[in-house]
Amino acid sequence: MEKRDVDVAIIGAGSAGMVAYQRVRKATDRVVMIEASQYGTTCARVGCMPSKLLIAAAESAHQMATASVFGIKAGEVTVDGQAVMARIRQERDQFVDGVIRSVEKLPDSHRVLGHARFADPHRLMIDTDHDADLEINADRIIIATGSRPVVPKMLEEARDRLIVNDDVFEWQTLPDSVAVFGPGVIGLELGQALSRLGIRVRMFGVGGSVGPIQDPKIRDYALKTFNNEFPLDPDSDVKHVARTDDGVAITYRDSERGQVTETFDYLLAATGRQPNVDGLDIQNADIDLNDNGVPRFDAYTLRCGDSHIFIAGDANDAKPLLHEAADEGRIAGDNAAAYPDVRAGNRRPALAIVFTDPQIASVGMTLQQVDEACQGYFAIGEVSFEDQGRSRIMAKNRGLLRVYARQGTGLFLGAELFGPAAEHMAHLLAWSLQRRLTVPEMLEMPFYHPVVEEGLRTALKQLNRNLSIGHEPAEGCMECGPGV
Ligand SMILES: Cc1cc2nc3c(=O)[nH]c(=O)nc-3n(C[C@H](O)[C@H](O)[C@H](O)COP(=O)(O)OP(=O)(O)OC[C@H]3O[C@@H](n4cnc5c(N)ncnc54)[C@H](O)[C@@H]3O)c2cc1C
Ligand SMILES: NC(=O)c1ccc[n+]([C@@H]2O[C@H](COP(=O)([O-])OP(=O)(O)OC[C@H]3O[C@@H](n4cnc5c(N)ncnc54)[C@H](O)[C@@H]3O)[C@@H](O)[C@H]2O)c1
Repeated sequence: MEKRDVDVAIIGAGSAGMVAYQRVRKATDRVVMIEASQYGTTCARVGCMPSKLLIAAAESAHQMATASVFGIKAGEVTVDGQAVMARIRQERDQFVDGVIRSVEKLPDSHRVLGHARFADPHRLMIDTDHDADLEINADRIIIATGSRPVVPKMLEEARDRLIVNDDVFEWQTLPDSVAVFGPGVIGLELGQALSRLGIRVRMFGVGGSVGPIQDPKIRDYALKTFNNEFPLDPDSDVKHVARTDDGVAITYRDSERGQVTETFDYLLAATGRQPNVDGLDIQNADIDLNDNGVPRFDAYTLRCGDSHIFIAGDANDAKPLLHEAADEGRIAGDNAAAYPDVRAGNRRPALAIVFTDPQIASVGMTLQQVDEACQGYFAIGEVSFEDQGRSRIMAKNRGLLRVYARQGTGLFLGAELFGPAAEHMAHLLAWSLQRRLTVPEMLEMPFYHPVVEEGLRTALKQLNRNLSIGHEPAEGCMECGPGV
């Protein structure tokens, strides 16, 4: 067996691992990045990018199908499933190739293909797919092994028709019907897109949640809106799942029809993801684990206890988002490089966007966190997009936005949005939060006319009124123009 000594070993060449590598590389040449599967990252291969490509195709079909609202008739809209999937894969492959090209530029000695396991806190055993297994002795180690889908036992009855997100992007054409389990982020994004591409979709949830939405008012609005497009039961009662000659038969209770059995071509499990720490022989790393077997770590340093081991990205089960994986890779990389001089890195306010239509976004604290942090002394401002000028112009006038701030100081704390241009407004709000702006300070910013952000201003004005800060503003907005 070959043996190597390095300063830093990084397990996983995903988004977090690659950023960590770049940072460590600045400090030492004695670094190795170990990848168990393929280069290219989850984000580019089966995550952010192909899902957004599918959504882009669906948006195009939806715009054509609904253009008559503007008096424009496009004729019957047909979806060429093969062409849709071909474009998705072609564009996806470009993104993946871009990542692979950057990995290939790394020195050969810095990258190893093989599955890493801890033999002891400093020693990693690498099972490569050829005979030459490898032992790496590392002074410091970064775990950046990502996550994978969790599939509840019952859904396994769908057998060869059980799929996860990865499989969708390998389809050569579109099927006729898909049952989506899990109205979380992945389920909503993929499920709505498939529905808009003409696929019969039914969505099954448990416990009542809709995506990551925490504000009950916004959740109820979103649930109603999605149900206008495809059936979504967020607290379904599924009795049975079976593979039949025709596909997957799902027996469930319907509030109006009683017990129903409906058959679908596929069952898409979007029921959450689990961190890839179970295949690491993590018990040999001599670090504390939580009840789920995930290492305990400091969110600011990414360090596991007082050890020489750091954990970044989806692997730590904290904020499974691309920009967080990149931030965590940077902090873990810097700290592994400078160890034992470990420093708190810059963590940004929470920001999450779901690319449904309308989009869902959350910024900063949730309503429940605000309530807890302020012990009840907070105010809410809200706006409906149903009468918002720019939203009406675009026939995108659906949705609700709620903003939260602390009583007394007027400090902006968080927001949840379900509406048009949520991806952009969420950024403005996250930037305001990072700058620690108060609601009156946010209202001093310019707002153009007519834009969707005028809706945000309406919500902020209501919030300002509810905070009772400064002089009483006039109702409405004479100087703002119509439809704000
Ligand atoms: C369908 C979908 C859509 C998404 N859309 C978005 C989005 O729009 N925006 C957003 O911000 N986020 C999105 N995400 C989340 C985002 O993709 C992840 O948060 C991010 O890719 C995580 O990066 P990572 O580096 O932690 O993991 P990964 O990129 O998965 O990298 C981990 C790597 O570690 C390797 N590995 C695992 N175990 C071992 C081992 N024992 N030894 C060696 N190597 C190992 C794996 O093979 C993998 O290559 C989406 C995710 C999915 C699934
Ligand atoms: N736009 C984005 O940023 C984006 C897109 C996709 C994924 N992601 C990331 O990936 C993570 C994982 O996404 P996800 O959708 O897999 O997880 P999730 O936690 O968002 O959703 C899982 C859903 O499955 C439901 N569920 C669990 N067991 C079930 C069962 N037996 N039957 C029916 N429903 C069941 C849960 O109640 C939940 O609604 C997200 O938290 C997010 O961080 C981000």
